[in-house]
Amino acid sequence: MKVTFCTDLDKSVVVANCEKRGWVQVGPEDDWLIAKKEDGYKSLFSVDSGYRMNDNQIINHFPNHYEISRKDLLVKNIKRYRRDLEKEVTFVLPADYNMFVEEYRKAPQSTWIMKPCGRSQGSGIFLINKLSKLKRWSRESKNPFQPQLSKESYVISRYIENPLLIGGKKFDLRLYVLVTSFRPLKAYQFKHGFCRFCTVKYDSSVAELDNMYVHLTNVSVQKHGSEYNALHGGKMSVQNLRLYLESTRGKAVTETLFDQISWLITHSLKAVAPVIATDRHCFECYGYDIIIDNKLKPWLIEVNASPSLTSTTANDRILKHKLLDNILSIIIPPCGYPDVRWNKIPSREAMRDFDLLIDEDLIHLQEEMETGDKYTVKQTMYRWNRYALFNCCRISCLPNKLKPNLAERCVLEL
Ligand SMILES: Nc1ncnc2c1ncn2[C@@H]1O[C@H](COP(=O)(O)OP(=O)(O)OP(=O)(O)O)[C@@H](O)[C@H]1O
Repeated sequence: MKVTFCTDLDKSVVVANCEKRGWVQVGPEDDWLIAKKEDGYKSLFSVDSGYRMNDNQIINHFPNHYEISRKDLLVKNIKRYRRDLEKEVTFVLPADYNMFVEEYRKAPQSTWIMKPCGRSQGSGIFLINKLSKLKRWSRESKNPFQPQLSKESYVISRYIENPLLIGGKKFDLRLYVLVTSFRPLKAYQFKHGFCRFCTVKYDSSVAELDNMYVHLTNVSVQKHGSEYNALHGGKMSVQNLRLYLESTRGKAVTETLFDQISWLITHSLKAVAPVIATDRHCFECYGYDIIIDNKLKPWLIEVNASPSLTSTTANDRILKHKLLDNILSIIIPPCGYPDVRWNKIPSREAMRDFDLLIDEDLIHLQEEMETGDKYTVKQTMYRWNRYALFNCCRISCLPNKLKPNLAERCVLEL
């Protein structure tokens, strides 16, 4: 069977990885099997378009991935998830200024970070430490606090003022997570990833509040700084971070930190799973941005549905090629071509450098095994043995108490 692919992203990581498998590139009008369509893909899911994907077509987006990748919607979903599960009255997403002020007044010394919901790459972000600064900005900006005059909404998050520093500099982590299904949830975490460093030493003083080279770790911001080093691109591998932490803080706490990160990712996915439109044709790779504070607590900053495949360094290129290669290896069933009737359980070899984060099919199997429901013990053992090949320890070590460390946020309609 000839496998064809269609992409509107003319990147060698995509094209080379597909061609390596003998797949043939086609245009959007032709038949395609795997597509990366940033803008046009939505029409594929619309009822009105009359288009129906067949069993051998798959696409690297879920129809409404914005539920996880839009800053305000991620907050809403995580808060709803925490309320549902913990039954605790948490701070409900306010869409208005007054509720933010109430929150602000509880700790008037703290710093907040303002981010436009619909933008990226550090654009439009600024820090505030005084309500008056926010008021002034509101007055001076074109659209004051009158939602009816403006479409742009902002999230305002409590600023993590005590980030873990290496060499005196702030950094964040970029990790990759592949989701092949939301219901049941099936997700894999890529072993590789990197830290992105600021080029200027961290300084939380008011004088440096507007210095984005101190506070924002985005490469798109840092590469304009005079200290930017194009050779390493201000990046360090996650493996080297692990080694650094093991030697400075110890093995056990480092292990706990990385377990907490996996736990945070898993629960952010569980939070949005009920609202994502499931479609067997879809898979998606997310770029997770995480900040670690100096107490080694991880904080989820943002989830990107189209993480950058641009390479700023040689190591970057290697990592992104491997990422694409390993994603394709997981999503293609053993027969070698896409088939949505497949149970989406890749072999251990096919998982390559991805670790299983969660597979609810496997959890259900485990429950069946424990309760003896539905299957005879023998049948279950047979099925379970097949799946037990996988590294499922992450599932069983997930703590029950749910407190995803999403930087506390309010949404302001401006
Ligand atoms: N709550 C926070 N506390 C401390 N630093 C933060 C916080 N939120 C964001 N940052 C810093 O600001 C940077 C930009 O934030 P964020 O990634 O949310 O915005 P973005 O412009 O959408 O970036 P991207 O292009 O990665 O989507 C982060 O990489 C991080 O360094």
